[in-house]
Order: sequence, then C-alpha cells, then structure tokens
Amino acid sequence: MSSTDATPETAASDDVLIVHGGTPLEGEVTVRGAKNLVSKAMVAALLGTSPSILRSVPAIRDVEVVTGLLRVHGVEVELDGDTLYMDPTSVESAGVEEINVHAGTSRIPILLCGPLLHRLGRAFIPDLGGCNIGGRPIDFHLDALREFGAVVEKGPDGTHLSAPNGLHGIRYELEYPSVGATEQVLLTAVMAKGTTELRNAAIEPEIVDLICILQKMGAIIKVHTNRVIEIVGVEELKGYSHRALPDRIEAASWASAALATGGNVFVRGAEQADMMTFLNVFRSIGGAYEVDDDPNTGGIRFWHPGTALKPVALETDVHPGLMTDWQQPIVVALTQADGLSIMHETVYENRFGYTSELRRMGANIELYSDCLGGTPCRWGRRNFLHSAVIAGPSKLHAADLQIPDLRAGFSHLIAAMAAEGTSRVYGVDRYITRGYENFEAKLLGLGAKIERPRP
Ligand SMILES: CC(=O)N[C@H]1[C@@H](OP(=O)(O)OP(=O)(O)OC[C@H]2O[C@@H](n3ccc(=O)[nH]c3=O)[C@H](O)[C@@H]2O)O[C@H](CO)[C@@H](O)[C@@H]1O
Ligand SMILES: C=C(OP(=O)(O)O)C(=O)O
Repeated sequence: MSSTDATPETAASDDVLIVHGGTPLEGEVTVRGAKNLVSKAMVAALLGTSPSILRSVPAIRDVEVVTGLLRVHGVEVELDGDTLYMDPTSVESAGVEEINVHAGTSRIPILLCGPLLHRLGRAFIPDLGGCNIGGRPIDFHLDALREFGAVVEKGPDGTHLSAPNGLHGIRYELEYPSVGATEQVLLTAVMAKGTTELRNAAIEPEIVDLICILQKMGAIIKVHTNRVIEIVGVEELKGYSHRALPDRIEAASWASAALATGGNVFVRGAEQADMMTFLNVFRSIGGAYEVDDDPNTGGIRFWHPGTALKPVALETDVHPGLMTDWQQPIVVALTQADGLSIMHETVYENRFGYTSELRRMGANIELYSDCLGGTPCRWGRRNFLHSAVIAGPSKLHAADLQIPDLRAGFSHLIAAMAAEGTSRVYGVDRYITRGYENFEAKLLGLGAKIERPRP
C-alpha cells in the first residue's frame, strides 16, 4: 500500500496557470468546512441507521472521491449548495473493481474499514493516495483493526478484511499520535462490543469535531487528559446533523499569501481558537492580524504591516503544535524575512521537496538531515532532509514550476505571486483542487493576475 500522488512530470501539459507576479493580494475570501474533517464526517455517516446532514461542505476533489466511495457502497448522497445529505439505510458490499475507481487519490478509503466491518462484516482497502510527503505506512491502522478482531488478508488485488466474530473493544497505545489511526480507532470503537481505551491519541481540532459528530449519532466518547480517549461501544448509531468546522489549513494559506505578497486579506470563516499556534507564528514573523468574532460574518484579517519581516525558528508537530500542513506556505513567507529562519519538519520525513523549485526562483533554502529545531525527532540521523534553513530576504523571480503535492502547490502559487515576472505553474488542477475550493476565482477576487493559456 503506497502513497500514490503522481510525480510532477505526470501533470498534463494543459494543467497550468500563468501567474504574473508582483501584485499584493487584497480583499476577502471565505473558507468553508475543513477537508480533513468533512471527508471523515462522510465516512461516519456510514455508521448511522438514518440519514445524516453535513453543512459547509467545500467543493473539493476529496469530497468527490468519498462521495464515489459511499455511493458504490449503497449510500445515497446528494449535494444541495454546500449541504450534503447522506442516506446509509441500504448499505451494501461493493466489488473490488467498483472501489478501485475511487482509489489512488485520497487517504480516506482506509477509514471505511471499521464502519463497513460493522455494517457488512467485510471491507476492502484499495490503493491509497494523498500527498507524496513520506512513506505514509498504515501499520497502526491494520494493527489496531486486528486487535479489534478483524482478519486482515493481503491478496493480489489489495487488502481484504473480515470480522467473523464481530469487533470488540481494545486497550491500545499508538506509537505516534497519528491523526488517521486515531480516527480509525474512533470509527471502529464506537460500535465495538465493550470499551476501548486509546492512548497517545491525536487531538487535532478536526478529530474533536469528528468526536462531536459521533456523539450526536449516539456514541459515548470521553476525552481524558494526556491524549487518552475512552470509547464505550453502543449497539446502534443514528444519523447526524452537523456544520463542519472551518478549514484552518486553507485559512493559514491565505494568511501566508497576504504576508508574502505584502497584501491584506480578510479570511471569512477563519476561527481563532483552532489557529492559535499559527497566529503566534504569524505575529512573530511580523505579520499583523485582527479577529472579528461575529458568529455569522466573522473571520480573521491578515496583513503585511509594511515593516521588515523577522526570521524565526520553528518546528512542526502534532496538535497543539505547529501543523505540518502550514509548513509550506509559512516557508514561502519566510523567504521574505530579514535573516536566517529554521523550519524543522517532525511529522513527515520528506516534506521539503517543493523547496527545489523555490530555490530556482531565487530563494535561499538549504536542507539538512539533522534535527535543527531543538527537539530530536523520528527522522534525525536517518538521512531524511527534514530541516530547512531559509536565508532572507530573497528577491524571487518568475519560473516554470511543477507542483509536487497539495500544500506545496499552493505555496508555489504564493511564490509565483510574490515573484517578479510571469511564472507558469503546472499541476494546479491535479493537486490544488484536492483541498482548495474555487481557488482561481478566489485569487482573481483578491486581485491576483492569473490566467489560463489560450487554447
Ligand atoms: C486526510 C487528512 O486528514 N490528512 C491529514 C492527516 O494525515 P494522516 O492521518 O495520514 O497523518 P498521520 O497523522 O496518520 O501521520 C503522521 C505520521 O504518522 C505516521 N504513521 C501514520 C499511520 C501509520 O499507520 N503509521 C505511521 O507511521 C506517518 O507516516 C506520519 O509520519 O494528518 C496529517 C498530520 O496532521 C496531515 O498532514 C494530513 O493533512
Ligand atoms: C497532507 C495532506 O493531506 P492528505 O493526508 O490528504 O494527503 C494535506 O492536506 O496537506
């Protein structure tokens, strides 16, 4: 099972955005539900005996992929505006070929295991996709599922699971607080027989929102101190009605774009509580922000105050640390800071590939295999280039860029908008649409000078 985001070379030659750089982004964008919650909330709907309603659903490709997966399993899915109706009353098994149509782009298919084992007694894991930023093994998922009582069989066409004796609660400690493995345990334990205790769990806001959804469905989940989650299995869950929490990764991406281009962007829908760590970093670099806490129209305004940006030493970490998905946009902003910054990536071993393109644009970024951030991490001394030193400020110049993955892609766009001259950014449809809805219209609305090549 591998992470299968395509390599940059495979981006179609017409999948390109022309960016005329040098214009500060100014105006307003709206963020809707978080990519990393919405797709899991859709999987949770599979567990209900009645329909679920999910609001604030963004128009992104990961939602399309999970819609396809739910439909092949007999769930009726209808989108009305940004509200998703999911009726799981007639869940049925799907064939390997039908499932494989939706394989290879997202990591979500593995999260269907628990719900499908409960509903149908069997499940199949197709090839997983997602960003190509490390090995992304699924050993924690399979290990936990086996503990719950699942039988995991690897065949020539993929991994098949069954639960001949049903699933029962477990005491389980994650080696690392993996987001996906925590969600796997939650989605499986809620209907397993008995109580589950998960130690060293991830506690990202998207996980807390998933817990809220499961609670609405009838689950009993207690979040204790020290990353311990206790789940009391119940026999039946009903559908839910929920508004997804806003996408804090998209919000931070626009904030970084405002800073790197010397602009001023109001991100409607951005929430302070989920972005506290990012906001501290943004202010340390010298960016300015203001929170509007109106529950209906509020958000956060981010702007460059016109004074020199300051260098910082940062490390990515699990929540409440600095989110790894914020790393790339922040690094682009740091190319404009006055001095030496450090970024130590501790979550993924290979998330700096995109910096080679930034170097071609004139950024001064060196990569190291040592843990430069101060805290030794899992990747130290294993020859993974997982620390970056960024010397700024650099005058960025235009280049032709190949996007390697989702967040790197948005960061390439930011760099192209901050650079002098006209860049061509390849792979925007393939990668960026997976997590940023309507990004071209949003960029145009902020005054970005972008265009598609004429046929
Ligand atoms: C769809 C989604 O929500 N994606 C997010 C989710 O990814 P995802 O859930 O895949 O990320 P994890 O938190 O599981 O991964 C964190 C680390 O744990 C390792 N690991 C994970 C599982 C496993 O079985 N074995 C193992 O070794 C991974 O290789 C990685 O080094 O959380 C990441 C960390 O916040 C984010 O960057 C992704 O945007
Ligand atoms: C790494 C990411 O997502 P995924 O897990 O879907 O690849 C991301 O959203 O930055």
